[in-house]
Order: sequence, then structure tokens, then C-alpha cells
Amino acid sequence: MFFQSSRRSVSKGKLMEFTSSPFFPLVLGSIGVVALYQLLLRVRQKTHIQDAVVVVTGASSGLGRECAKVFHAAGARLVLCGRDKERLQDLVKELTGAADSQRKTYPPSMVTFDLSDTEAVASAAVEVLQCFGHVDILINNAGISYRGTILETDVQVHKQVMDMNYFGAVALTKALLPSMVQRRSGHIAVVSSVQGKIAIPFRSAYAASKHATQAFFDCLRAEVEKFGIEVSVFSPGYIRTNLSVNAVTGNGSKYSALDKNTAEGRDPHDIAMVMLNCVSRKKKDVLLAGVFPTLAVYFRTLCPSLFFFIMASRARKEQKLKDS
Ligand SMILES: NC(=O)C1=CN([C@@H]2O[C@H](COP(=O)(O)OP(=O)(O)OC[C@H]3O[C@@H](n4cnc5c(N)ncnc54)[C@H](OP(=O)(O)O)[C@@H]3O)[C@@H](O)[C@H]2O)C=CC1
Ligand SMILES: CCCCCCCCCCCCCCCC(=O)OCC(=O)COP(=O)(O)O
Repeated sequence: MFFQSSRRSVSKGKLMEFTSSPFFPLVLGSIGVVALYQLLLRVRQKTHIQDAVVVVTGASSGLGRECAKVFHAAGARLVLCGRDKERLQDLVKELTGAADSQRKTYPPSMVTFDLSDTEAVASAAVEVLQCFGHVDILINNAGISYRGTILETDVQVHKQVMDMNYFGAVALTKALLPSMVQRRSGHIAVVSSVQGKIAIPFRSAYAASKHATQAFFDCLRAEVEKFGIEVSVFSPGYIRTNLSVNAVTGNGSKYSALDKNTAEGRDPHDIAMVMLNCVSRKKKDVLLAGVFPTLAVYFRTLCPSLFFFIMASRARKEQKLKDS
């Protein structure tokens, strides 16, 4: 007791001695300068969305539609892309009608094209650039999913999913990249999936296209850093959209059902808000998933045999359910 209180009074005394020494204001001042510098760095590093030209693919529905809404509300000059002109026009009307008095917002432009047609992408990119003269942020969001066994899936279906999810994003990115390089600025974001990091049974075409996407954009990030161009890969878990309804099956037909996991997924608006925040903070790789998918991503690297065991038992269970 005596020792404890005497030790406390000694350290209190030392503290008093230090705070009254001539070094104290110097130390305090240095901490303040460092904190201010960090704050300034953060503010400077933040991309300002206000007035930025933002291209969103797959803007007609789901996550793309929500991205369009949140980036519009943040003051972006939008170029909305999709295949369905009417749905894009409806969105333009909705956004233009929702003018925000707090912030300057712009009526969006739109360009319609099929992302899985490489030639169409090249000419669409010219149109995209003509909208506002340049592109600050490209959000490669459009995608389709797939359900089927590898045994029963046509190679054409694998190509179709790859053409859309991988080559579509690659072609548009490559078509817009030279103008970003010329301007020494730009940000390219892509919506991958948890399935860009782990492969789950009966999703081969989709998981392969998202793994390829992750790899391409990781390479791109390293290659374009010297031009001041940022690259963000987003890997969400289930989101409440029509992705499973629009999924393609092994014989090329539409799956046309809303899966339970997707129906119970996260609100696309919340994911779009996180994306807005991460793009403005220039985050490079963002996993947006719950505990189990996140654990699965780590197990795949740290304990692959456990991961393979879990996936094999998942495949057995799913097959049994289908057969019964
Ligand atoms: N929902 C989920 O659980 C998850 C989704 N993702 C990813 O999020 C992204 C958005 O999907 P989500 O919003 O969920 O699904 P949706 O089906 O709602 O949206 C997909 C969008 O892609 C567009 N699209 C599809 N095919 C083409 C094409 N050939 N050319 C041009 N555009 C096309 C569609 O536009 P239109 O048909 O009008 O042309 C639509 O706007 C996808 O990349 C998906 O892989 C990732 C993880 C989870
Ligand atoms: C001891 C604890 C073990 C924990 C291991 C957890 C293993 C759980 C596996 C979870 C797999 C989740 C896969 C998630 C897939 C996902 O979120 O995909 C997102 C999509 O892109 C959805 O597209 P889809 O067309 O497949 O609906």
C-alpha cells in the first residue's frame, strides 16, 4: 500500500516536472503539427465527387441503379450505361426530378450498348467520352450470374458469362484508359464478388469470371499507379437484387428465380453508400461480406484443405437437395 502510493506520487511528480519543462510545449506542438498534417493529407487524398464525371455500367437496376442515385446526390455528372433505354430514361427522369437544394446536381447522360459485344463497347466509349469531354470515375458494375453443374454446362455459357463479366469490363476500361493516362488522373472501380476470392460449387462460370476480374484489376492498379490513376475492387456478399433471377443456367436459359440468399442479402443502397465512401477515400480492395464468407476467404488461403472439405460437403448437400 505504502509502496504503491509512493510509486504513484513519484510518477505524478515526474509528470509535473515534465509538463513544466521547456520541452513540453515543443512535444505538444509537434504532436499537433503531425495530427494536422495527417488530417490535411486525408482531406487532400479524398476524391471530390462534386462535379466529377462518373460512368456507371448496369445502371438500369440493382446495385448500379443505387450507385447512380448516391453519386448523383453527391453532385456527380453521371453517364448511365445499360442495354435497356427505357429503364435508363426512367432513372434519368427520377434523378432529375429529385433535385437537391443543398448541393449542385446535374441531369445525367446515358449511353446504351451491350457490354458483351467488344466492338459495341469501343464505339460506346467514344460516346461516353463525348458526354462531358472526359471521365473521372468509371464504375464497372454490370454483371450476370450463373447456376449449373460443370458436367452439364455448355462451353458457350462459360464464354457468355466471361464475355459479359470479364471482357466487358476489360474492354470498356481499356477504351477509357488512354484519356485518363493523358490527363494523369482517373479512378477505375469494379464490382467483383466474394466469388472473385473464393469459388463455390455450381457457380463455376461466375466465380471464374470474378476471379479473372480481380486478377486483371490488381494488375491494372500496379501498372497505372505512375499515372495517378486509382483502382478499386469491390467484393460484396449477397445483395438484395434481381441478380439470381437474371442468372444464366447450363443450357443458356434464364434461371428466373429469386434465391433465398439473394432475397435476404444486403440493401443495395447501403452497398452503394459504402462504395461512394470507399471511392472517395481511394480504397484499393474492399470485401463487403458477413462473417462466414469473410472467414471462408481467409480459410482458402490459410487452411485450403479445410476450405475444400467445406465446399465438397456443400456440393454434396446441394446436389442431394436437387435430386430429392
Ligand atoms: N446481387 C448480389 O448478390 C451480388 C452482386 N454482385 C455483382 O454486382 C453487380 C451488379 O449486379 P446486381 O445489381 O446484383 O444485379 P442486376 O441483375 O440487378 O443488375 C445487373 C446489371 O447488369 C446489366 N447487364 C447485364 N448484362 C448486360 C450486358 N450484356 N450489357 C450491358 N449491361 C448488362 C443489366 O442491365 P440491362 O439488363 O438493363 O442491360 C443490369 O443493370 C454484378 O457485377 C454482380 O456480379 C456481387 C456480389 C453479390
Ligand atoms: C469453423 C467455421 C467455418 C467457416 C467456414 C465458412 C464457410 C462458409 C461458406 C460461405 C460461402 C459463401 C459464399 C458467398 C457467396 C457470395 O456472397 O456471393 C456473392 C454473389 O456474387 C452472389 O451471386 P450468386 O449468383 O451466387 O447469388
